[in-house]
Amino acid sequence: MRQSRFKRICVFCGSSQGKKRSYHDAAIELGNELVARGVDLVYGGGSIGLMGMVSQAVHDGGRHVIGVIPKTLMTPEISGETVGEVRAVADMHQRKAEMARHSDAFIALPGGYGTLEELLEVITWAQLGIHHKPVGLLNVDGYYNSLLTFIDKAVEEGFINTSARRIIVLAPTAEELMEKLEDYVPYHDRVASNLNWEIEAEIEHLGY
Ligand SMILES: CC(C)=CCNc1ncnc2c1ncn2[C@@H]1O[C@H](COP(=O)(O)O)[C@@H](O)[C@H]1O
Repeated sequence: MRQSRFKRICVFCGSSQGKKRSYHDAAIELGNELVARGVDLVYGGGSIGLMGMVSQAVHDGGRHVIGVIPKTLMTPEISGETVGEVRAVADMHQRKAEMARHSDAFIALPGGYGTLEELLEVITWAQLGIHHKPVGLLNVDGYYNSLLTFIDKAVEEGFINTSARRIIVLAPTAEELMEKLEDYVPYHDRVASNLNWEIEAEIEHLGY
């Protein structure tokens, strides 16, 4: 196993565990893969759902965990106990900016609206050239197949360009995904590469 080029990876995943054991197992496998490669974790905090699984696995493996959590969700009844370092933020926007600021790459496990929203934001910002960090999709048991079908339709219908489709790094297992992320080179056409002053302002505002 080679040492990763990434120091910290941000994981978006469900605040629920989902119904299949394979989702639970994938979260733990991803945590163990990060540990094996010497990578620390950034996530949304708390101990609920797959978020708790991946953070516990990384923490148990002796790597550093940063949980970024909005003050409103900080009560244990809502999010449980966060392992590792807790960074309290004002709101969900600041949470995403803080998670992105501390990460060298992003991985989405199965999840719901929150995971989808976070995943699509980092894809959109990569498309705009605001960051050049790899975005990985851990497609456990084909969980994201219908989303990928929709995205391919958007490409066919002319709403996503083929170059931007390549932003998503896809694999069915944590090991394969990490291998692909290590080799990823951002080569999509950046829509806004010539609008630096606007992008700089966005980067400043969102802290990417
Ligand atoms: C009041 C209540 C039950 C709040 C639970 N809601 C949440 N708890 C923890 N993380 C969340 C929540 N909503 C959005 N997130 C963010 O979105 C993902 C989880 O949302 P979801 O379960 O996929 O949609 C995580 O990556 C986390 O950063």
